[in-house]
Amino acid sequence: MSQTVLVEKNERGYMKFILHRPEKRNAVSYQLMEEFEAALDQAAQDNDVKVVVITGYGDRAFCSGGDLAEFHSLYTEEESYGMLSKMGAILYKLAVFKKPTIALLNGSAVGGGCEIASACDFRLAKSGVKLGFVQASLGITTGWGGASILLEKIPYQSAMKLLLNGTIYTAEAAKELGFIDEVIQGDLEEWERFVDTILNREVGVLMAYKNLLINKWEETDLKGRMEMESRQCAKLWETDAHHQAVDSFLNKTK
Ligand SMILES: CCC(=O)SCCNC(=O)CCNC(=O)[C@H](O)C(C)(C)COP(=O)(O)OP(=O)(O)OC[C@H]1O[C@@H](n2cnc3c(N)ncnc32)[C@H](O)[C@@H]1OP(=O)(O)O
Repeated sequence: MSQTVLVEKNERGYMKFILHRPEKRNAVSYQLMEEFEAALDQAAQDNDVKVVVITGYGDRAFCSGGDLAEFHSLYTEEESYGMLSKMGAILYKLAVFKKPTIALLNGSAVGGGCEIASACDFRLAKSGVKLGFVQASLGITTGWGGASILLEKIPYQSAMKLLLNGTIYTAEAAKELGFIDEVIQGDLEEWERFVDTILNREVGVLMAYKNLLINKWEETDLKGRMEMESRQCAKLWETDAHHQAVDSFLNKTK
């Protein structure tokens, strides 16, 4: 079985996780969850790593969310809650990761792909990339805690617009809403400029600032709110509206 998360360590002081399921537009499977969590643990333990960067393999997708085919067999609230809370716990771990994190949107970021991006401290996107919290159009909500995290990061009206509409935005439009921090024109490798100064700082300084956020989120029980979000999503997961929406994606004719 091929690796679904490639890990690359850069001598400048960052570690890149590359979501690697191009034939599924880098959708999140159970295997990817396991490898993603292991990569986070590896980065946490490596004292040379100052920043973690998450991106997708290829130029089509950052991440297309949960693997709709693999998770389609989850039918009831309890079955889906197991999967949702598992990835939710990993996204909490990412949100409270002790060093700065960056989502580098090389291609489409849809559904859970936007939840992963939300859990990072910064979101950079290649010009023209399409992204959206499409869960509402599938009869569910974000289920990995992404809305609770998003509400911590961008203005309430922008977050509600992205979540309630459930539609696709360009990177440029998402920047207007505050979801994207920087749109990269031309070569995607230009993203490195964004972290040039941060990489020159002492890791202790980076971790101290991150700790301020983590303390706040612990005090305001972000973890509990994310678990509640998974529970709410699981209730909607078992509705006909959701199963029909997934059926029509999986059976769409090309
Ligand atoms: C856990 C809750 C959630 O995450 S809910 C949100 C789930 N995700 C989605 O609804 C997104 C579904 N995917 C898409 O909208 C498109 O594939 C996007 C990402 C925009 C990419 O479009 P495009 O580059 O044209 O590729 P495509 O649609 O032809 O797909 C190529 C092959 O990949 C597959 N794929 C794509 N996304 C998923 C997914 N999330 N789960 C499982 N499979 C996925 C497609 O079915 C397609 O497969 P095939 O080549 O037809 O066999």
